[in-house]
Amino acid sequence: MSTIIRNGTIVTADLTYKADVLIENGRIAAIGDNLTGNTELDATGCYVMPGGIDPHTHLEMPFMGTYSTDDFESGTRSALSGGTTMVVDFALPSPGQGLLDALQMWDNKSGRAHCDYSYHMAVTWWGEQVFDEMKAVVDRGITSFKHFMAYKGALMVNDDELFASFRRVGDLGGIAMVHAENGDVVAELSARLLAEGNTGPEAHAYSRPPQVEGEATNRAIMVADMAGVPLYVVHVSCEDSHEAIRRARQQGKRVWGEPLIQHLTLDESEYFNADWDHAARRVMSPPFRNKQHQESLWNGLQAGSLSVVATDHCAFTTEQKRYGIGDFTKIPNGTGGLEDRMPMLWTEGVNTGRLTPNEFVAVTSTNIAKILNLYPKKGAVLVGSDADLVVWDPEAEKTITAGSQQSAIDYNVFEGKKVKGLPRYTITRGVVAVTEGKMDSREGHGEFVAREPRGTVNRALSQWKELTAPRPVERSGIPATGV
Ligand SMILES: NC(=O)NCCC(=O)O
Ligand SMILES: [Zn+2]
Ligand SMILES: [Zn+2]
Repeated sequence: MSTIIRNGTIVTADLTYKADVLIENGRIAAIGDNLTGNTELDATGCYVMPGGIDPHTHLEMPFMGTYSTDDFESGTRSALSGGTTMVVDFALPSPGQGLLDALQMWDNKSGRAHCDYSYHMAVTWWGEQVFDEMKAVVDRGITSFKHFMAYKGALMVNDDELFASFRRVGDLGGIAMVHAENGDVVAELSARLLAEGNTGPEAHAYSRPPQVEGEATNRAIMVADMAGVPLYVVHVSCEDSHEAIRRARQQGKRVWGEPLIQHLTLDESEYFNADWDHAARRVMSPPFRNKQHQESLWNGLQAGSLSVVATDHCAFTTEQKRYGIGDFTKIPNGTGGLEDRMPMLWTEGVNTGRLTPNEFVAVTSTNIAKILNLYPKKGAVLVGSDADLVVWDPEAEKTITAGSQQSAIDYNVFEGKKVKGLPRYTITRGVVAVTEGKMDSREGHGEFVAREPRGTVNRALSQWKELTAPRPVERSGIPATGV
């Protein structure tokens, strides 16, 4: 069984050219002219691009006394609907729970996925068991480890734990990841706001000013540098955090920053809406920021100081959000976006001239494939790559509305936004899952994608750290060790 994508323009992170694509056995078998196959997909007027990779999702995650509502079934269906063909979810041990135990839980859930997926592992506590099991996790092909510097009393790790874990990740050839917010300060500010009668969703934003993010990002960067590990900063929402990442990259540090489509396109005014539900549905950490911070994020994508656009898809229903009526700290943190990331970024990024189509591919797919050592299996249009592709119609339009979304929740934070640029076809390992908005995806089609440790950036960093490691000064007549 073979499929030809005919008459399209291939757009990758570095090239734009006209050619047809032949798909066989789930992979790209040939790229060129005059190819033949059993079935044909017409890509006239469309771009043929690597399917999106969303490296930041929380599907059916136990969090803040409940579970995020989109699971691997509805979450990955949403992904495909919007042109995303792979997600990377966070396996999240509860404090005290073993990493392998958590992994088993995630394996039990992910069998329902409609598209391919991988995991990051969260380090939510520290001890000998965690240290030991990290090796087994890497052997399973999970090479990125997330640390929460916020959520005090729940998921947060302290600096000594951060440093110990970062060193272990570095030794294992993995990547350290951080949710960078100063959890101690957030806890203090939250308690004070509540005591002063600030109980509504807007107080969530007051409790997490940009400084808490800037400080934590800078701290994580410095700790990672001392530990000798590459660092990936998730959900960068503001200039304070972006500035720390920009500076570090200019200093040659191996740091990447990930803004979310929500922070790029929605702002803090959402929290001042008179409707409690409207504001609470948009509560996430870090919160939405003002227009200046948004501009900084767009500039970072253009300049290359920020590398990846993700969603942090963690969707709660209105009913779940209402757990926090009377106390904003109990509103489950998280928003959706899996289905809308690609169309929203194309509309607000490419259609405005802020991003080229090639830059769009880079920040939605290829960059993260390289960072996570998935490239060129994923994130590429090359012979031998998985046929995870999106045939993108730049003229197709729709208005986003919860009524027609794949997500299982009852609202959409992008409700009413008009987008121009949508998938004509989304193809997951050679199988057409979406045709002009019509779903034909299959539960259980998705496969786990294992990743190798010690990618090129790890090897370069290790080499440099070895070369510049502290060494004893040789002094004649004085032994290095005491007598
Ligand atoms: N971001 C958020 O508010 N919820 C999901 C968990 C996290 O990434 O912090
Ligand atoms: Zn986070
Ligand atoms: Zn997250």
